[in-house]
Amino acid sequence: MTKNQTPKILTIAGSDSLAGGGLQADLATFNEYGLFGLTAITSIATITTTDFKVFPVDTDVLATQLDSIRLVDQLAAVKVGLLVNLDQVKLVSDFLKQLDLPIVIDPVLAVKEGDYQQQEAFIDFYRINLLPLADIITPNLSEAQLLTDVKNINSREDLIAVNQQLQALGIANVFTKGGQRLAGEMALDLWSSPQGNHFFEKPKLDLLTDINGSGCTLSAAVAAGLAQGLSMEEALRSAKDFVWAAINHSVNLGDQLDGNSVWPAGQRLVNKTQ
Ligand SMILES: Nc1ncnc2c1ncn2[C@@H]1O[C@H](COP(=O)(O)OP(=O)(O)O)[C@@H](O)[C@H]1O
Ligand SMILES: Cc1ncc(COP(=O)(O)O)c(C=O)c1O
Repeated sequence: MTKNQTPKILTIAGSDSLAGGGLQADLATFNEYGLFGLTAITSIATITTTDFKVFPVDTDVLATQLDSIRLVDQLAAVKVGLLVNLDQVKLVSDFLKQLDLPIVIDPVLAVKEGDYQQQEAFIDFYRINLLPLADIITPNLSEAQLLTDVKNINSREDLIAVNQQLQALGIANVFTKGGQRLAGEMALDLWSSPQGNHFFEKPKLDLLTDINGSGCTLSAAVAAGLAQGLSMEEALRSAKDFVWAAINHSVNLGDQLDGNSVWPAGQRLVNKTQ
């Protein structure tokens, strides 16, 4: 039997039982990119109409998962999603420092699925110690506000100010997502690299409901593109198109739950399900 050379990619993330975001979105995205996805689970998030709860995995359980992943040959990229306490941030920082491959960090510090928001002491440590280990970070508007002094983000100039502050921490690439939250007809995001600023825009899909998992899917797609050897610009372009299609084919889980869950496989499979 010939050796299967499918590239391997890791997500360090939480589980979302409703499978809009979290490692479920990451694995679905990795599959669509033709990659073999591995997971190190940090937590289990449960979402109901009234509640967003996060149950952390014990630090030693996360550490053992990372130990087993250290045994894997030729990992092609890593994506980091939800980390829930300082011990996890320290552990993951030590793990990332030993790697020489593309690292994408989605700073999940606040979620639209509930009133979950990290404390200031956590955010300070996370900003200084973890984020500079990334090749690119992908905050949404709420996270950009938590990570910088820019407290009102309403314009292209505000996005530029946010990205400048984050780059000053030693993060080469920052991709801040205006997304649904930023007013206007377009879903507008800003990529800032050492070469300058570049806006990405696509028509805003007219959603009658919230959309769950768009940020996880975008960052997983960026990591997948980098794992395949795309340049940062190519990976971002591909990811922006990919998440747009995943939102366009999002799934409604029922009247008792708010929001649609993105479906990374939707574009490929939709004709088969109709
Ligand atoms: N209604 C929408 N139509 C099209 N693209 C969207 C829409 N909402 C968000 N996006 C895009 O989805 C990606 C994820 O952004 P966002 O939803 O803001 O992330 P998060 O889930 O972290 O809050 C970004 O590229 C954003 O522009
Ligand atoms: C485990 C986990 N990570 C991350 C997120 C953030 O998801 P989104 O892509 O909607 O920002 C969620 C949201 O439900 C989650 O449950």
